[in-house]
Amino acid sequence: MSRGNVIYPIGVVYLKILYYDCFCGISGDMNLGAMADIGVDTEYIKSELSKLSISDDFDVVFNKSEKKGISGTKADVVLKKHEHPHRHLKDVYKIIDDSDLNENIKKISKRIFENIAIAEGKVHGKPVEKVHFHEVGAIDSIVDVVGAAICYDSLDIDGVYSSSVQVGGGFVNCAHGKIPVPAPATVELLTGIPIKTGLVDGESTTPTGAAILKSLADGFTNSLSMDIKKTGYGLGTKDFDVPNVLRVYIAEIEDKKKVDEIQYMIEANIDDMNPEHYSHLEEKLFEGGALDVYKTQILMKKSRPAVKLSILCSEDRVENMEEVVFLHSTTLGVRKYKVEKSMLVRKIIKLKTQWGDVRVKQGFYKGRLLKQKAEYEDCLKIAKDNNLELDKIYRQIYRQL
Ligand SMILES: O=C([S-])c1cc(C(=O)S)c[n+]([C@@H]2O[C@H](COP(=O)(O)O)[C@@H](O)[C@H]2O)c1
Ligand code: NI
Repeated sequence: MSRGNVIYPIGVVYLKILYYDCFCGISGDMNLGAMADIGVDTEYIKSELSKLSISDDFDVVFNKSEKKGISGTKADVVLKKHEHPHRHLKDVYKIIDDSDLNENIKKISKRIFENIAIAEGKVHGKPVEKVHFHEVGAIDSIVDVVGAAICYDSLDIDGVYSSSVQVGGGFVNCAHGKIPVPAPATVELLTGIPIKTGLVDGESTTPTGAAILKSLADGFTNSLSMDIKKTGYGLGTKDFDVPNVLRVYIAEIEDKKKVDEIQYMIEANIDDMNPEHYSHLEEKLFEGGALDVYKTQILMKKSRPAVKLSILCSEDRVENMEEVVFLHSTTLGVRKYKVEKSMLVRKIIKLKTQWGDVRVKQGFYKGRLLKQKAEYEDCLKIAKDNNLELDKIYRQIYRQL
């Protein structure tokens, strides 16, 4: 197969990704600028942001400019009134929840703010609900965070990856006074993420930028084999010796997901549990990472009717699954064994229908599309919202595929 000048081997599935090259760090406004620069429509970003109840208090402006000869987009949140924000996480959640933004944008925005609150809570020794946002709960941060979610949602990508993150050095002045760089909240947010320090004397990565990466990135690597399709540069505010820009790519990578893998089957025969408790147990197992949970009716010794509980999970979840079973069921022991699984390479696409988007799961065998299945939950929602028979929705989708 050939696309442009590139020869693609038959039988390989490609994923569209967003890659963050944070050689000079990341902040909320650099991210917004980079997203606009890579092609997210700025009018769309503004119209989505206008759905926030605080939208009368700010304007967002995007300007083409340059840093050290690299041209890119500078995003600025212009405040229309002075504010002294003293918001808690619930106040920020309310602003997000009260808007008409789509559920995915709300979910991502809240995930980013939750990560900021967890980090702030750790630094200031407070539970998440008691965290008092200062700068990071201000209008410009809300715009940066919700803006990041709006752009991510609109890009329609399969994953997000990032390079190691340059955090800078020295000290910075903020509501807490003079604090070291990286700021304590940034350090918490980037724990477990590869960082680099000291390229510049200043704060090249802010808590908001770090929270965006932590919440969106599926992985961090400086050596990714990718085929770049588009590049964008988001400009920072300060001037350093190096270009203070965030570089982003839309790229394609080979889907390296293992087709065949080893998983674990955990089983327990249970003859003494209140049947009402199974749904709670199942919920806990799925929350803990179970890939599948099912029950089989069995007859045990002394002719006791019983249930064989079967849980399929990856190796790293085995201990977790056992803990859930011991805490939430009556069993005194479990059996476990390795199982070999063969799976089709799967990809989820969004299909546009007359009623809205429907997710369709595709299965590939040796690169050939073998199966396509519309997501039941999406079809059910359309059927309910439009008072239509479920089967009609399925028929229409399969006509389009
Ligand atoms: O607002 C608060 S509580 C705050 C906490 C911290 C900690 O590290 S704790 C740091 N800061 C600094 O405020 C500015 C703004 O950050 P944004 O992410 O909103 O751009 C930045 O210099 C932070 O280091 C604020
Ligand atoms: Ni703080």
